Amino acid sequence: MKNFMKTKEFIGFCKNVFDKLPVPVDFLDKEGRLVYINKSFLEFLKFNEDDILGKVVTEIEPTSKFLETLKYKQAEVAKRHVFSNGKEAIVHRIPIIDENDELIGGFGMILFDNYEKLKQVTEKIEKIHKELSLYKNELAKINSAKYTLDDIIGESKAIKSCKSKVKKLARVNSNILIIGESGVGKELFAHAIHYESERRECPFVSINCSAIPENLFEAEFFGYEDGAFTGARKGGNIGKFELANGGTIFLDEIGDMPLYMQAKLLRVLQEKEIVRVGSNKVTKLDVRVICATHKNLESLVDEGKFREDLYYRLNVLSLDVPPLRQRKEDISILIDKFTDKFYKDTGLYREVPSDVMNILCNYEWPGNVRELKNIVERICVNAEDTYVTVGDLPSNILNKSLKIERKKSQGLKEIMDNIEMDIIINTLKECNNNKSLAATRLNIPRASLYRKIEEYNIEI
Ligand SMILES: Nc1ncnc2c1ncn2[C@@H]1O[C@H](COP(=O)(O)OP(=O)(O)OP(=O)(O)O)[C@@H](O)[C@H]1O
Repeated sequence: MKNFMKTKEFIGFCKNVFDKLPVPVDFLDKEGRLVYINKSFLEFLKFNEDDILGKVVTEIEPTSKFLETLKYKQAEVAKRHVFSNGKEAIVHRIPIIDENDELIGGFGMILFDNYEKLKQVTEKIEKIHKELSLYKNELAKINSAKYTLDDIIGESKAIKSCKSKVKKLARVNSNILIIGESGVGKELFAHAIHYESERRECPFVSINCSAIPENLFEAEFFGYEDGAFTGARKGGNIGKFELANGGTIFLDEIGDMPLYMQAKLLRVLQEKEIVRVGSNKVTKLDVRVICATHKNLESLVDEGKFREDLYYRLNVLSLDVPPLRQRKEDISILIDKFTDKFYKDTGLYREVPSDVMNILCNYEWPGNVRELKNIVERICVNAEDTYVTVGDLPSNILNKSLKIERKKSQGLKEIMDNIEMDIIINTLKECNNNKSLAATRLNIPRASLYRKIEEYNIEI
């Protein structure tokens, strides 16, 4: 065994295996004498084999550290070495040791024959690494919870009870179904649950199931590999589940998910793993799922449009966000918040006086907080001055409010007056508050119109 390195069999084996290898390789005996060197190494050193075979390595390369490697029987991996021909390289120096821990020789190899090139590659990798962490940070910022419980405005019992339920829901990891009419703040609550949970530092990824074309569902949810389908982005794409890994995924409008996709989602929830389209690599998932819908999922189950098994899996915990008409006391607080926001965004200060506030508080708000937010922004823009007026309100809200008032009023005269006022307000609006034009349209003298405007206290 001791002289194995010098045997014909070993040298023959080396020639067969390493001569064709484009990587510089050599072998030394235990005294550090060169017993084999392949063509690639000779080319690198610019030596003739006959001139160096049998010589001690330091006679060939005075700066070589191989003798120390052999002496201490200690492998040196990926070390930088400057050869006597001036070339810098990254080398391995490995002592070969038998089963009795006896040194029998050494194996040398050049990993990178151009140190400068390696440096450039390393620098490039470092740069890419830095850029990658920058993008990762950006991505994390985009995919993070943007709203906390403090952003959910309202002092009503109903909203307070929802907020305290959020704290309980955040403590556990079970799936949650948030139900409530459109615009009540379901997404806001989903953000707040994530933010209250231990996952707050991890991604929060939101996806609207009603906005995805049916053929792209799988790719959006689970990602895809390069060339997975026609039109697929080069290099593939990460799916929302993978993006949310460690954090929370919010599936909005879950009632709009097609049945075939429901089956796939169910499997992911059961297996807790995904496979990208066009790949067979399995990725383990640790994602909390929060869903929301304004549809009645139980009816959809009855109609065969939503899988019952998926419904039960998603509806482990639930949160019911009440409509605005059931928490009217929140309306004025929300209006104040939205006018404040308008001021911060535009520098225009607006106040909503009590007559306008009354109309807004009595409206039914079918579009809930989203509708309220839009209307407040609209009346703030429409207002000529600090104070918003009844005339700044959209006619549908005004008409509904007048109808409610009319219902409340007692006598025929009041009813007639309300109708008259209603007609005058609408005509004035249609005529851009041009009183002469409005009087002509109503076919009454201008003076009568002025009198009625004063009588009904109509603000122009
Ligand atoms: N309690 C609240 N306080 C402050 N803003 C709110 C509140 N509730 C809702 N909003 C605002 O109303 C708008 C609609 O909210 P959100 O998108 O969360 O409703 P949603 O129930 O998810 O609606 P959809 O069913 O249409 O998806 C958003 O601009 C949100 O910021």
